[in-house]
Amino acid sequence: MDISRAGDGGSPRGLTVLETRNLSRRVGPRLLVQEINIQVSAGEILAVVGPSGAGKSSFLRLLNRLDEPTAGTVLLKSTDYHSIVPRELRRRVGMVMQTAFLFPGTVAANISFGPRQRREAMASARITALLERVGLSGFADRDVGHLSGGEAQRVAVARTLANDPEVLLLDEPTSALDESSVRGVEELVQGVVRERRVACVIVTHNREQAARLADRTMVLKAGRMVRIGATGEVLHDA
Ligand SMILES: Nc1ncnc2c1ncn2[C@@H]1O[C@H](COP(=O)(O)OP(=O)(O)OP(=O)(O)O)[C@@H](O)[C@H]1O
Repeated sequence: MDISRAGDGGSPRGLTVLETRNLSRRVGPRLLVQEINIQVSAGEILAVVGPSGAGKSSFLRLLNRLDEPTAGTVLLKSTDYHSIVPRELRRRVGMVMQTAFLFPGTVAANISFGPRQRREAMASARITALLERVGLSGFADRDVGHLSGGEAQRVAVARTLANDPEVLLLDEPTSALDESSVRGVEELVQGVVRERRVACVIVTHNREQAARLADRTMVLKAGRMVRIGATGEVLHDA
């Protein structure tokens, strides 16, 4: 890695929420993710870009232990995530995938899924407020089977927010949406990251999306970080 161009893996905006230390994953002889060191701070959006097969999704899946690192680790507010029980880790590190993975049933049942699993009641006023925040007022009793792709992604975001996460991971969250829904979901993501001061990491193959959303951008190639810095500079030079 060219250190001068790889630039500042640290976060310029204050409180570090998420930090990776030599984060790596090997599967057999293949190094999918190699010694990644980054920090993401509260209220910051970091985009992860790079060619197909570069390891972007593999990297993201390490951040909430959907996959296990084979070397290195992740710190969540300075605590090694291996010492946090997985259910608590998944509550604190929320993830939204390319297509919303919703359970059959109502929108409200999906949104209250996390709290229910922890045997916490979720007041209907809170569900109403979350739905309002994601632009789905009045959707509580709708069957998720009848939602559009954009509406389903909004429910997925609301379900994650119901857990009060400190980190939001997004894996190509708009790539399955039609053009008319993309901007709305982007604005929603940007709004909640700023309001709630969560640290956000978004994998995207779309440079324009990185430019619209991300404070900093990291470029991955063959599992390695080859560049990180302010989005404008990184995309300009790439
Ligand atoms: N469990 C696995 N075992 C072996 N190889 C894997 C595994 N998961 C992913 N890979 C390989 O690792 C590489 C990185 O995959 P990954 O999906 O992380 O890339 P990506 O940058 O997200 O790609 P894309 O933009 O196409 O989604 C690919 O070559 C993929 O085939």
